[in-house]
Amino acid sequence: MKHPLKHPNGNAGRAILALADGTLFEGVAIGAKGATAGEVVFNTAMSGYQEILSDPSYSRQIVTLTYPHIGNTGVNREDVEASRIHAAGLVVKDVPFLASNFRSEQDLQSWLAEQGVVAIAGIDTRKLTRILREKGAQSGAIVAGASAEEALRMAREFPGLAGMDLAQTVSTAAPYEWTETEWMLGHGHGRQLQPGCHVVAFDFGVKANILRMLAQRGCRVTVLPAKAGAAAALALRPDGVFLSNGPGDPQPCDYAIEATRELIERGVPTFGICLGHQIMALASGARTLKMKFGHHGANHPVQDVETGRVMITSQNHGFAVDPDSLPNNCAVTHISLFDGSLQGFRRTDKPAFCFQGHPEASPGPHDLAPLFDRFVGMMETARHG
Ligand SMILES: NC(=O)CC[C@H](N)C(=O)O
Repeated sequence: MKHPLKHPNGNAGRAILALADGTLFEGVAIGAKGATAGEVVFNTAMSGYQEILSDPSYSRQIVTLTYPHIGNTGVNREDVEASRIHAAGLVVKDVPFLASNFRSEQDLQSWLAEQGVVAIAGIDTRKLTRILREKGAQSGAIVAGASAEEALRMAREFPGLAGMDLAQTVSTAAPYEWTETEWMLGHGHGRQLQPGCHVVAFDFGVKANILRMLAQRGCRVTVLPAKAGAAAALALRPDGVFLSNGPGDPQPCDYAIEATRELIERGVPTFGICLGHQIMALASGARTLKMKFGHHGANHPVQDVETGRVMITSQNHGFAVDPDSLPNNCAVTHISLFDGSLQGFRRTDKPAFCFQGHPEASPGPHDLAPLFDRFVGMMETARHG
């Protein structure tokens, strides 16, 4: 197999991607030397590679980007969802010889190498994606500088994400206040924000843009560790509680399910996104299941079943809530128009609702951003009666 791709930083070498089913791909290393294993998934977004790689929800997942040219606009300090790369590895067709953008501070390859992330380029990502679509997301490994046998062994040893509680592994160690509000006051919407609601956000692997969008709506946001519990949240006298996105299987996160159940029962306005949506479902008595290859992209149509409106959304999940398991006090609000899977529900007996996709999506689409306004409205109603 020939690889015309030459890495501009000169650390290119042979790399192998192995899938647990025995499929091997040979390409070139574009990140760190070494080896990595995880669940191999594909994301169809055409932009946002920095946001995807740094999204904590991708912990223990090797991400294949189906858009063929990745890295064109380089990397900057602002477009990240967390302070480091969380994806376990990256698979792309092609990286450019030159990253070019006025905001670019370094190229993708050196960022990957600096963060110790193993990545491979120069493989047929269309073929790989077809395998993942047909057989489902599966365990895999990338090795840079080792043998195919080693890659295959690692791929087969990775146990898969079912049953894995990863939220607590990526959560903040200590509570903190989100402080971009001031930045927003100076440079954001150009309007003075009223002193807003106090949101306590459980960090199961939270993306920066979620906290930013709450702050943009005037909220003061206190972020709590995943295992902080309901009492710690209540002690902060929140106007509302936010349940974040995050990696892994929601089912083993009993600490989060327990806290959510108590907060919702007490009538605290609650909003969940992605893993937070799944946790709200489990706390309400529903079930979650593992999807075949999940939803990972930025153009997924979702219907608001209450208004009939169709919206384009960003998605990143491999588990889903079983709609048949929703109890009577949960009303379906959104469904996926790709496969009819559940995308959102609200509690009919409490001020609580959640969404499976990503209303905070950065770089977009932004069709679902009004869900944040709904949350703020819910908190204001609870405050003023
Ligand atoms: N983005 C997320 O929060 C993902 C939720 C969960 N880890 C899933 O894969 O379904």
